[in-house]
Amino acid sequence: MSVSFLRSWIYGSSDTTIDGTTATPQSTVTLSVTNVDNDNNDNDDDTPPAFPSLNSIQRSGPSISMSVSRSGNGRVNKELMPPPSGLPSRFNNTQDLTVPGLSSNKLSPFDSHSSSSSSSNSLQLPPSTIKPPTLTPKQRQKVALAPGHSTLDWAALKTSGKDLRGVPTLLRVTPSLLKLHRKPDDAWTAINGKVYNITPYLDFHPGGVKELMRVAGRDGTKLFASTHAWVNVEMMLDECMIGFLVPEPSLS
Ligand code: HEM
Repeated sequence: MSVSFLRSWIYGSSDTTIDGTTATPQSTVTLSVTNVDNDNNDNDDDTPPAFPSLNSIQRSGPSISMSVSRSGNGRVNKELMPPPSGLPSRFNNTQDLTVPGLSSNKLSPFDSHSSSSSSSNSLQLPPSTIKPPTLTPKQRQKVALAPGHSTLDWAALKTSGKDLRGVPTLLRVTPSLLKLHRKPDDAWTAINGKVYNITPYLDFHPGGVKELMRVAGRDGTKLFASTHAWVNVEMMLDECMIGFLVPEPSLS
């Protein structure tokens, strides 16, 4: 589908369809609402939440920093590279690493490090799985998705054939129309020009209902992108898409 076709479809400047024939008038619906406060700035708080959440278990893990030095020719300078953070204890004895024919028992300058770093063995289970979390679930207030609301459950619901849009056909949605849909049981948002019914997804959102509701009834592109631009919203919400965001019709 060409970009010019999409543009003409959204803005209604042409009646030509993708195959060059005349468009069917019923194929799209433009809805706009009068007597609605057009000031869309109230509640438009685009301050991104902490990510990971302030209480996320990811924050309680150890921080790891690594530096690799390179010589002028761009090659990695192995002499200055940090040693691996640890080797299994059976390798700590350098005798085990003796290679017949080598004059020294040590294979490299790194071997001397390996015995002293057994406590931070890189092949050990990560601390998060061997130590209980330091914060209780209540303190962390991590968003707990209800059973049956995992990402996989969402994928299953999307492919179940259930109607997640709530509209019979794709709509051209003006900001004033969008603004009418900002309650949890009837929530729409626009991201990157596409309008989605987010009500079915609310309970599946890993960041929680409250955060997702911040974009209900308005263009959420900015907040979404500043929170987690890597999330593929087009894929996550494809079955919830209800149309395109269009400007208010001009009064002249
Ligand atoms: C509108 C469509 C949205 C979709 C499809 C969506 C989807 C997702 C997904 C898939 C994750 C997990 C990401 C990961 O683990 O890397 C996530 C996490 C998160 N989302 Fe969203 N999100 C949306 C909107 C928002 C908005 C508007 C906010 C905030 C205002 C938000 C706040 C968060 C937060 C805080 C997390 C992290 C939760 C944690 O640390 O465990 N999301 N979202």
